[in-house]
Amino acid sequence: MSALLEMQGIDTGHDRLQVLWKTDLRVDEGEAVVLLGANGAGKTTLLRTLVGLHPLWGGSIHFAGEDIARLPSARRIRAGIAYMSELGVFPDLSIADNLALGGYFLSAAERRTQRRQMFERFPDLARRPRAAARSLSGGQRKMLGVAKALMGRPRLLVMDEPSAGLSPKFVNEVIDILRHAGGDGLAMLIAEQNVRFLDLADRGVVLDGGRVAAEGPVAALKQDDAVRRAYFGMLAAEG
Ligand SMILES: Nc1ncnc2c1ncn2[C@@H]1O[C@H](COP(=O)(O)OP(=O)(O)OP(=O)(O)O)[C@@H](O)[C@H]1O
Repeated sequence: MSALLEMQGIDTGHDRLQVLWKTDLRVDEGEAVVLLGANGAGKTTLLRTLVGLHPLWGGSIHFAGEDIARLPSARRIRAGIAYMSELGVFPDLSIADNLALGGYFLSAAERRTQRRQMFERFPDLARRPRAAARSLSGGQRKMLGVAKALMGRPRLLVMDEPSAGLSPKFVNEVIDILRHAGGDGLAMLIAEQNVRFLDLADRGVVLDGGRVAAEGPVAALKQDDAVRRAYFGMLAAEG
């Protein structure tokens, strides 16, 4: 398989505090990778560095063979990387306007086509397109976030903690949404603390203190003692 995204030797941090230390991350075409890590491990910093919202101190970032490390965020989005932050949507804007923002760089005709497709794919969003996003349930709001991110037909969907703020019922709903968001060769990179998201993944990467502590196919990761101690105890406790 060929690499869609290759981040190599990433160094960065906040002010003088170094957060990521020579971190490598690869996502292949159509592959779903879950980035696991405790609070403060550096997941958000890594994702924001990837999409150009955080400065890169050292290392390289290639997407679809192109060096994107110096490109502004807008160019990275156009190149095919969609980013869904923890917030995901603008709560005060309508469902339709949130979708329009996700496809702001498309022509008006393309935007209409894409919006129609999103409404077909996520019928819950089509019922009241003029309603404010805040009127949606937690799960539906994440659904809107995913639809907004998919508006621009990305090749890689990058998500920061899609489970944030959701009750377990909605977490299952979001996992279901993401399971169906794949296909058409879409690759996903999902930062999470909730190991349930590994069910979606082809591969997991564990970040600890800004360094990759373990990585591999999900089945193999589940056998890794340190990973089991750190994460799967939590799963058992959750039931
Ligand atoms: N704006 C900031 N200014 C200074 N330090 C920051 C800032 N944002 C994050 N940090 C620090 O950088 C480190 C990594 O944070 P980061 O948010 O990337 O981790 P994370 O794995 O995404 O954790 P979380 O799940 O809590 O968001 C932490 O030590 C954090 O305190």
